[in-house]
Amino acid sequence: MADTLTEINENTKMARETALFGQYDTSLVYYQGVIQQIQKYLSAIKDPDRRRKWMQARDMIVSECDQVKEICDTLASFKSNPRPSAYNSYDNQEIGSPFGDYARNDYSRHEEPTRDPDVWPPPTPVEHRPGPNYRGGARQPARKPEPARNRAAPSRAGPGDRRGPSQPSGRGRQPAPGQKDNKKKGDDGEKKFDPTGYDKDLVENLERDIVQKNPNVSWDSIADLVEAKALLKEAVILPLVIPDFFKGIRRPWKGVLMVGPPGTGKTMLAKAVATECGTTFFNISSSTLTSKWRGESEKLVRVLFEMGVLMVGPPGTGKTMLAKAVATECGTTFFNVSSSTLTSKYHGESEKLVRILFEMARFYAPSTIFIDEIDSIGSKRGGGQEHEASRRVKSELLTQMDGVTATQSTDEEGENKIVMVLAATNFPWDLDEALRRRLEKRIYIPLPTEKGREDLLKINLKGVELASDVKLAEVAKKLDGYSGADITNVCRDAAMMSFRRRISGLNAEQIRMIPKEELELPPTMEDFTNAIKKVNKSVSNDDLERYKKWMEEFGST
Ligand SMILES: Nc1ncnc2c1ncn2[C@@H]1O[C@H](COP(=O)(O)OP(=O)(O)OP(=O)(O)O)[C@@H](O)[C@H]1O
Repeated sequence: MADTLTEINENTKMARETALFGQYDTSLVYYQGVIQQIQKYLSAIKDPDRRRKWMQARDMIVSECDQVKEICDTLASFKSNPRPSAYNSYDNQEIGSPFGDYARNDYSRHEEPTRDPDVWPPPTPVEHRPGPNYRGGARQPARKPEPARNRAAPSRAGPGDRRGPSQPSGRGRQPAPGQKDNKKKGDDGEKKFDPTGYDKDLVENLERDIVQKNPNVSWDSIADLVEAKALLKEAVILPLVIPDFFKGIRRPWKGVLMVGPPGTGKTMLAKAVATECGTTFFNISSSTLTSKWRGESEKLVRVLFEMGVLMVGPPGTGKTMLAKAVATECGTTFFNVSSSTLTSKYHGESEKLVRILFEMARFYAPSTIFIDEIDSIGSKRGGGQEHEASRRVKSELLTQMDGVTATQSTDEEGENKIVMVLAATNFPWDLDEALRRRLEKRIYIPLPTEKGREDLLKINLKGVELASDVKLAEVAKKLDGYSGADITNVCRDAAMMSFRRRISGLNAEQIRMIPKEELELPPTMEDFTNAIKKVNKSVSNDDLERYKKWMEEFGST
């Protein structure tokens, strides 16, 4: 444990130091390593308060990492095309791939992966989408071309992506009945929430940090999990695409719970769902709803439910990725409400924020809300230690879950106001019974199969030159029992071996002087073997047994 903390500490130091010295790609590798280490550390912490604090620390590091990524994206766009046009990057390259982060020095040059037609049929072009209410295309964020943060999101021009520089965004809905018309056109002609009457800075911050983030995760970037993808398609995506079919006995599920060991792709799946659906996506971790938000949390929950879709599920298995992939695929506005956004930046402004979020959510509906780590907000009620505010949040959550079906209605303009709930948890046995009942669909997100592990290796090592003796099929065999996140760690570690040897004992300034070729020696089979020895499995057999038992009793796929 002490070793892990020392490593987290040292890697954080290196991440910051290398960023300060302009070694952004190296810094990114360190940041990603720290995030994974914290994530792993988190899965071993049982005490909820301690877990919450570490979640906040992780969110802070993620936000720093995002800033470095932005710089990398901007630099990459300069390199790939000298013309300072934001749209060049849309046309020519994919920026912001979640896997690009791990492919050192190549994070901005991936090809668009091909979609597996067995898993996911090619989407109908937006103009032929069935149902009158699907607005994926109309809502395409011809997001502000600048700054880089906003450019990164829509750059994946996949088959389901209907964004484009020439395609104006259609955040052009009319307000819901009785709703204030908050629309106004931004500089780029895009419909924008009008902050008149609100705290302008707060609205702008929310637009920047929450509304205009696109998860940008495609299904193809998620290895394995074929069944989970198909189930999510049926449970979450199809009701949005053909709402008329999903009525009466076929009404959409109130909520979908992804259950599974940490690091298996649950979050990724959630992001993929959000990407696919074209709904506004709110990515909210349960720690957002607790801690400093005590007292305000239940209001926030109410607001979020009115705004969109909630995904609930376990850690490390791809929930966030799923959510992002859905949002990316559908080209919807992605509301990313991270804990750090709400706790640090807007601390003290909670009430105003809730009010504004509420208005914005209605404005941008339909929306997707992904609640990660639902267990920390939705754990069993009535314990002696339970905080009054937590109890109220939970009650509000239950009430809102009941209201989900009622929200599947059309407004006066015939627009469908579908609310989907998507959640994830690593601790399903801690979930409140009433909440579990409301999360009608409960999907298990398993550890990867041997084939899945090989795919994961390929995804993670995309753009990384390997030594000729490296046989990924053999590496995959040795990784039995490893989660997707563990495999990412092994790849990073193997890819860093020669680099570490080279920089050992040098300070940041000396490192900066090393020629690039010397830093980029291809990892060998021995590097992989050593990395596997170093990186332990994060999921024990006992844990797996516990998930199996829980799914046998409560699973619903
Ligand atoms: N099926 C997968 N395909 C590709 N990458 C994966 C997959 N599963 C896990 N990963 C890797 O592991 C990382 C963690 O995945 P993700 O956050 O989606 O897991 P999770 O189940 O949501 O975990 P947690 O509950 O801890 O948040 C991803 O960023 C990715 O690098």
